[in-house]
Amino acid sequence: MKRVIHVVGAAIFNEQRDVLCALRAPNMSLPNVWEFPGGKVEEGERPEDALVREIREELGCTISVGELLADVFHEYEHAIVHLRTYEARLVDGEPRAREHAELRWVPLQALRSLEWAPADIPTVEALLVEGEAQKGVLDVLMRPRSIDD
Ligand SMILES: Nc1nc2c([nH]c(=O)n2[C@H]2C[C@H](O)[C@@H](COP(=O)(O)OP(=O)(O)OP(=O)(O)O)O2)c(=O)[nH]1
Repeated sequence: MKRVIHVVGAAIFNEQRDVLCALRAPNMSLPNVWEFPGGKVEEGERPEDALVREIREELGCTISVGELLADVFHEYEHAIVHLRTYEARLVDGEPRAREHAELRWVPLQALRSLEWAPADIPTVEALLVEGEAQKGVLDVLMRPRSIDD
């Protein structure tokens, strides 16, 4: 049986609803693919606390962790990754790539154009579905109203 690695990722949104995407460096495992920044959950650690810790270590900033967006098990060659991705916001500092090759704010509609770590694909799809739902709500709110609406 392959071992299961518990990993948390953060979909950090800015005011324009762009998402912060991180490119894994050539020297990392799973090199040169995009991911949501985060990392492994330690024994006995709450996933939300692990995420705040990992983002401080990797990006040098502080986030607040919101709702769980996706909960995915993906079987890689080396292990099974249990990846939980949470919505998050910056509360202090600016993200800097301390370990990644690049950080990029990406509009939701452009997410599919990046080459993602395989475990992240269902998460990207979940984000797009949520983005569409929010757009639907906005369309209704912004629709011009007639007097008898
Ligand atoms: N942080 C993060 N990891 C992901 C994502 N998708 C995905 O498959 N992974 C994988 C890559 C790694 O195998 C594992 C996370 O471990 P990690 O971020 O601590 O990175 P690492 O493998 O470089 O760490 P290490 O083995 O050198 O200790 O989960 C994702 O969106 N975010």
